[in-house]
Amino acid sequence: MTRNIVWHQTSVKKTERQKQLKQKSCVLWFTGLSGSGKSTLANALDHQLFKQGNSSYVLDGDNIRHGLNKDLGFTDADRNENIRRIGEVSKLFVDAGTIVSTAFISPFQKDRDTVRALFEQGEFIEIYVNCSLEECEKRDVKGLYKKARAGEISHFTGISSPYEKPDAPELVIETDNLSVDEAVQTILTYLKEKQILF
Ligand SMILES: Nc1ncnc2c1ncn2[C@@H]1O[C@H](COP(=O)(O)OS(=O)(=O)O)[C@@H](OP(=O)(O)O)[C@H]1O
Ligand SMILES: Nc1ncnc2c1ncn2[C@@H]1O[C@H](COP(=O)(O)OP(=O)(O)O)[C@@H](O)[C@H]1O
Repeated sequence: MTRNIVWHQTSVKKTERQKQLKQKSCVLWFTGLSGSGKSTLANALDHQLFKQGNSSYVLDGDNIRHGLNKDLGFTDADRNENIRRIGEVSKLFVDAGTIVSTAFISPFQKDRDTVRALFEQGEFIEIYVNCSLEECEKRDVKGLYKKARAGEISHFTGISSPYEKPDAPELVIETDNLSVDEAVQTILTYLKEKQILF
């Protein structure tokens, strides 16, 4: 409901913030199965950007579900709402001039496309963290796959809930084959090519 609500123009523009921060802002939208490497890569990249003096921040599924989205579970409808909210929060970060990395499974193409539509051309960078279910299950970082196989967790992505691979991601990172450092370099190169970093 947006009745009786009028948009208030801010006096400092996004472009002015970007100029002060000496970078373009964007969202790096990491998507992939649980255990594929989203958090690891988002954090490694954030660390590198921080060291370089860039303004960067990570929004991570597990953490956001402790606070902002603690009312949401893992039904399709709850995942839709989870991603919708994170899309809106990411937009605020981008408006603030920051490079924001999000680490959410975000299993549905439609939800990712809806978030993409919130942004200007080039601001939404979808990164498919591609790792086989077999390898994710072998890693089983949090023991959740074991529980899902035992029927102790319902709607588990890849087991009892779908994961739709991105149709046309800006980047694909194969964490089966690439080291964390190589992946970070690949993303940094992309950001330089697109003149987000200079
Ligand atoms: N049913 C089920 N399915 C998938 N994942 C589950 C589930 N239950 C709990 N978890 C843990 O929650 C993390 C995924 O949360 P997300 O917010 O990224 O999910 S989603 O984007 O809304 O699909 C996910 O974190 P990651 O492993 O970092 O992806 C899991 O640790
Ligand atoms: N190339 C790689 N990139 C990212 N993670 C990797 C890679 N190789 C192995 N891993 C390991 O895989 C696990 C990925 O876990 P995590 O980052 O929490 O995944 P997700 O956030 O997608 O659930 C970590 O234990 C990490 O050390």
